[in-house]
Amino acid sequence: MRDLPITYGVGRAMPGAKMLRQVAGQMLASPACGCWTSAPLARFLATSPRQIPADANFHSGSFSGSDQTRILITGGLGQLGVGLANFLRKRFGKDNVILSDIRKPPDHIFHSGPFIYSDILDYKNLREIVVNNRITWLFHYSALLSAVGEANVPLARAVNITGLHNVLDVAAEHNLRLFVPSTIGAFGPTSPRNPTPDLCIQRPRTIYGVSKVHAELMGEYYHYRYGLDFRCLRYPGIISADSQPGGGTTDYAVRIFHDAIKNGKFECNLKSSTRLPMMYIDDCLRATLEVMEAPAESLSMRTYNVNAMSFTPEDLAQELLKHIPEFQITYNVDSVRQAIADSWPMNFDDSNARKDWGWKHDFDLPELVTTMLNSDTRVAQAN
Ligand SMILES: NC(=O)c1ccc[n+]([C@@H]2O[C@H](COP(=O)([O-])OP(=O)(O)OC[C@H]3O[C@@H](n4cnc5c(N)ncnc54)[C@H](O)[C@@H]3O)[C@@H](O)[C@H]2O)c1
Ligand SMILES: C[C@@H](O)[C@H](N)C(=O)O
Repeated sequence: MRDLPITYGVGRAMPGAKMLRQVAGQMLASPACGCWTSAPLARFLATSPRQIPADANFHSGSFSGSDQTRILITGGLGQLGVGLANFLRKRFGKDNVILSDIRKPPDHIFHSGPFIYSDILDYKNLREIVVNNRITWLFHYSALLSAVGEANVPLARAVNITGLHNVLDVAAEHNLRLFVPSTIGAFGPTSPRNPTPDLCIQRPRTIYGVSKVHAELMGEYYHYRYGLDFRCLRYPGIISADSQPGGGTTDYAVRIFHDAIKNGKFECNLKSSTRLPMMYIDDCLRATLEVMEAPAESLSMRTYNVNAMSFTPEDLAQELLKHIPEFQITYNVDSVRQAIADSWPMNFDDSNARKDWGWKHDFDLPELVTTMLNSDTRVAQAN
């Protein structure tokens, strides 16, 4: 799948030198706030396959006639999306949060609030949904995670990179506040791993990581270049009771609970000593809403590390043994996942999030294990 070339005027390719001169002119004329005006952007993108009229103001979507926050979640049927929808519906009202995916929702999700088909690779479909539903905030959760991404690189590239381009353009055109999650996987073997700060070398070696660094940079570029209200958190591995992980490297930390409750034993696909940053889903969803509601002036950056705890499979097994004395863990290492985990942060430095917008996690390892085991009905149902 390829992006169409950017064109200028009606269906006419903008010569490279002319385009560069125009962009350079806009840069020189930009205000000191570092946030460039939107009108030149309209001209620039008017030319894009997105079919924006040449004289349109890029932020024309802002006259929706209502201050009501109207939310779209893409890729909402994965591990995190349904929980996010439930969480946001408590805050903004059931009908103001639309869950979307390319998969068919189970009955209980379909009946719990608005659900719509949306393929992020279909730009016109995405735009139609945003316009018809007067969307103001977009949470972009569609992705192929680290392990499944390595198994299907062309699809991961399409969904994680081309899909992101569609989302960025629709968000910029319609003045949306846009949340895109990044990940510990956006770092690589040459990054400092213990701890990993917000700003350091990022040379990931998975298509997932590469696409997430691209998302961080493109989102920040759209923010500084076009004024897009882009907000991004780098999540650690997320642990949830009532939803299954979608094919990542940290999946073991969810599956261990399911297997411990069902069978009293677990075969782990990472080495016992593999330390990774992790977070319980309630903390993850709260961090996501908090950064979206943070006043713009409190955000010194647009992409933040967030963290809660850091543990190895052995640490987690020891904590489980306190509750299930007969629990047994064995190891059968998956070389692909192990190589990925060995290149990721062991501890995550999230001091900027804590300083700028007051991030504070609630769940450490003991609370995580107690809460997951107390949710055993939900864990069993998710099997
Ligand atoms: N779960 C974690 O531990 C974790 C950690 C860090 C970051 N994240 C990020 O959070 C987001 C959500 O993660 P998740 O665990 O729920 O992922 P997931 O893999 O469980 O779900 C992703 C969803 O995207 C959908 N999707 C795939 N192709 C699509 C397309 N063309 N159009 C629309 N939807 C499509 C899938 O159907 C799936 O439901 C992702 O961006 C992920 O990178 C997750
Ligand atoms: C860490 C995160 O991005 C995801 N759970 C993965 O392992 O791929």
